[in-house]
Amino acid sequence: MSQSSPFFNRWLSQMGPDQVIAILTDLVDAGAVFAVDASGKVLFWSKGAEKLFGLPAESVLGNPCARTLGCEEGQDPCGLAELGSIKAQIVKPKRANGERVTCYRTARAFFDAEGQFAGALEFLQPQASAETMIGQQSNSESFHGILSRDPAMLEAIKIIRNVAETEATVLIRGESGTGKELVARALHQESPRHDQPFLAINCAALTPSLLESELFGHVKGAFTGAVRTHAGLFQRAHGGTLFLDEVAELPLELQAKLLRVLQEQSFIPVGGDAAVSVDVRIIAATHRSLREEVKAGRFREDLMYRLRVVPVFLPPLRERRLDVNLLLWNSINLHNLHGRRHVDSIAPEAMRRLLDYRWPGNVRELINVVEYAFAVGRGNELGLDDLPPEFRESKTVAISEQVSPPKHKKYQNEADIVREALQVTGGNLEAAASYAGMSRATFWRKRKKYEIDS
Ligand SMILES: Nc1ncnc2c1ncn2[C@@H]1O[C@H](COP(=O)(O)OP(=O)(O)OP(=O)(O)O)[C@@H](O)[C@H]1O
Repeated sequence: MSQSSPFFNRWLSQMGPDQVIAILTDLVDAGAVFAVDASGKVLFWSKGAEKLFGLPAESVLGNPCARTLGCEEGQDPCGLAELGSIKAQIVKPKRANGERVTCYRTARAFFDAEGQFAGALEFLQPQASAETMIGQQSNSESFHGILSRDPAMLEAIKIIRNVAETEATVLIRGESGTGKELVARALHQESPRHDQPFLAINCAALTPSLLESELFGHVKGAFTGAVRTHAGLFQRAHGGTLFLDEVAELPLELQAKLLRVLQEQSFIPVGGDAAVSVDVRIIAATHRSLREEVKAGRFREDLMYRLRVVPVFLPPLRERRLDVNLLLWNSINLHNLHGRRHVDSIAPEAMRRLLDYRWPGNVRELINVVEYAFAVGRGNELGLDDLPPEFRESKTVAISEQVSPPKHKKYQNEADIVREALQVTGGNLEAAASYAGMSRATFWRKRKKYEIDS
């Protein structure tokens, strides 16, 4: 069946085929489109090609394409006249500045009535942008900014999609930096409450009394300094969603108050005597197992059941190697758009180290590693030298093996854990907190308490 209307040819001649082809190829912004004649001379060179190779059309048209792209140096044999079509072949054509750029090559040859090669159309897509597109293909997900190709994550995304439109309380479990807040926001955005507020609080970041006042508000004169009535997060999130991060750190006395809100949709502000009714959906997150916390007597069992109506587990990045590549390229492409450096390939050794790494700070750490590479490195290839020191030391693999939380060790005190975590992770607070099995806020408090420098 024809893919154009019977009027297409008439419209094409009215618009002018040149103009239509130019506009069409402009739409393929992330790569180079060009056409060659039977002798391989360039007949058409898109704006994307000018941009990618730094070569204006006037300097290319009429010249042999093999010479233009440096293929005659033996780098990339053409083979199109023999093969007829080529799909996703990895080639490394040369830019005007002599650098080579790794691309996927897709090309189709034309043959005349005698079967002679009559020219071709080619599309070269830089590896960097191609990887982003892979991220959008069907075996991967991009759901409210949550990117993944990992089967366990895809399963989690499926649950999130289904549960979003319900009122169910969701408990997200995952290490620091695995995307718990991102998921909470996605749940809110997909829910009928999306026009109402989404408020978040880290339960580990405040002292118990401040936390109580932040969550439930206080009336004027409730305590010294309470000079005016303050509406808490529950009141401000009315109609919307409240995200309770690090819920396992909630003190027992506040757990009772939270349970009451969940059961009765009402609470009494600090120092008040009248109950306030609210309609708030709770999404909670923790890096700990609430069951273990219940067993240890630190968490109320009834509250655990109320919170984990729908549990969602986000696996650590080290258990989803498929995502390392996807997230790396996503982050690289964001920097490519805005930064002065343009990265289009990752050196094999650098890639190996990135894949072998244990990522104690998970996706947040990966984003920081790419930011580091753009800050310190130069050139189109992201090399080993562009990575933070922990990737370059020969003991990278050994470190990555050690970085799991030190459950097996007997510690004399907490100060030892904090010190060791800082040492092993080279002072990276996020990674150190994860190593020590603490939230960032708890880790920060402990470090201050024991006066340990990073
Ligand atoms: N699957 C993902 N795809 C894209 N970006 C992600 C993904 N997961 C996490 N991120 C990004 O990583 C960073 C950390 O994510 P987020 O704050 O949601 O983690 P978290 O688990 O809530 O961390 P913490 O417990 O330390 O607060 C954010 O910049 C977030 O956008």
